[in-house]
Amino acid sequence: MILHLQQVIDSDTLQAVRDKLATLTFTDGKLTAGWAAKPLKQNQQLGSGKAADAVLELLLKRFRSAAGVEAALRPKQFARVMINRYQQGEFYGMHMDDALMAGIRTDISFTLGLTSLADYEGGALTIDDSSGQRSWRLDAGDVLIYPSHFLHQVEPVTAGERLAMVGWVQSLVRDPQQREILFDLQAAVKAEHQANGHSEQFFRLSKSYQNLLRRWLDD
Ligand SMILES: O=C(O)CCC(=O)C(=O)O
Ligand SMILES: [Fe+2]
Repeated sequence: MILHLQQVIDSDTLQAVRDKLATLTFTDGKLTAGWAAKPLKQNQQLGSGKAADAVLELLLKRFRSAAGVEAALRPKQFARVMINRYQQGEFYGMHMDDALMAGIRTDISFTLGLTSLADYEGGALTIDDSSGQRSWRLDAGDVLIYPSHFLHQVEPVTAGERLAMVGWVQSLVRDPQQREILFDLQAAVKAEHQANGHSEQFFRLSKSYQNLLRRWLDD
């Protein structure tokens, strides 16, 4: 399941984050690339420090409280979260994300766009799912959540700059198909309850959802 959620962060928060980021130092993106991805990675990442941590903490909090996000991720731990920037001509060629980051398995990758579509050109995130490629240009506040097992790239930014928060999650439900079934089933439980309250179908769905979740949760 590749999930494109729109407007998960409000515009005031986005503006405050962009204003803050304009005052902070970015470093070479190659610092966090594995050996194979290093030559393909031409972008920048937010340096470390208190102010940078505060921005990440705020964004992560807002992101995690948005509808659908916890259900899509079922996070056990966040392996890494960072802010990247692509200025004109910068890109990140086709690569695999590391399976292990800081000793944590990466099951899910996400990109949360921080720049309005009107303020950059190019910069599409393209995923190769072996049946072909699909691209997303993210608007400010949009997030793309995808399994970490896909090859993917960020196409060159041809005008303006593209800011994003990117992150990797170890999920409590390791298998992407199982995560998708649980995501759909949970939505069906909620919809049935909204439509018909504690109906017979609600209890059936709810029982299946909870029991599958119990069966599939990591130890
Ligand atoms: O900027 C993005 O959308 C994704 C970047 C990426 O693929 C990575 O940092 O591994
Ligand atoms: Fe990546």
